[in-house]
Amino acid sequence: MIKLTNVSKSFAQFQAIKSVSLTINSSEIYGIIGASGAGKSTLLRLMNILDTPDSGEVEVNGQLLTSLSQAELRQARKAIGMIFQQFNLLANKTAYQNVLIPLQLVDFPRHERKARVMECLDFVGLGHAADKYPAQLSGGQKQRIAIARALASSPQVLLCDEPTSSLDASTTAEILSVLDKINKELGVTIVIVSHEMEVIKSICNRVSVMAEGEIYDTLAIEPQGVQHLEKSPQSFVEQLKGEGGG
Ligand SMILES: Nc1ncnc2c1ncn2[C@@H]1O[C@H](COP(=O)(O)OP(=O)(O)OP(=O)(O)O)[C@@H](O)[C@H]1O
Repeated sequence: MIKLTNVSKSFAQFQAIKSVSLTINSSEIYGIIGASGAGKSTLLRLMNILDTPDSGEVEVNGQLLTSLSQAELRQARKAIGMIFQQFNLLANKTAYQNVLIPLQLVDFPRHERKARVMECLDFVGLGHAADKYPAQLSGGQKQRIAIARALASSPQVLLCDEPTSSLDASTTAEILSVLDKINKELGVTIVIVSHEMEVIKSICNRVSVMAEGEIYDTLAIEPQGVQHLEKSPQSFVEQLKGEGGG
């Protein structure tokens, strides 16, 4: 589904990615973990050519992205959704309008747009928030809107760059559940970059560990499942008492 062959990327004199090769299979949830600066985000951005590799090949869904013209690349990117740590929603657009944008860009049939937007918002459990602006939503809700937007054009791959790193533990669990559902129910291949071990262990079935621009190791793991945390005030009090040894 995603195949990188000897891909390298430098920023000025600094080689951020050093001849990396990897294959991600269809319908996997694939994790990329490593210390800050290891090159995780850069590697992810090479998968949809948001960063252009200096050398090597990037193939997604049978298409060699590194050999496409700009117009062909725009077309190929319809099959690749992406979400970010900071959500990247347009602040002056409602949730509905944010999800509508990719449908306008891909010339989705006009009379089907409304139903598609609502289908995506309902899928992430936020149909009722269609008219809200990002500033009126919590971090977890903003990320779910961003996921709905990424899903709108029915991608085959969803690239997730630190999708839960701005969120608390309980909201992280909600987002991981949504990502797992996208994989299981829609068959979307998911790649998650994270520095959080718990995130990677919960839903990924294969993981690459990165260090200094290279893949240090790749392991198959059994996903442990999403740990849903209590977020009632009483549970916070109890955890504080427990951890205080009282
Ligand atoms: N656009 C850029 N210009 C210059 N240097 C960059 C750029 N993007 C990344 N880098 C450098 O490349 C290296 C890898 O960055 P990258 O963001 O991929 O690491 P990371 O593993 O995702 O780390 P973090 O978790 O801190 O984001 C870093 O040293 C970073 O400073």
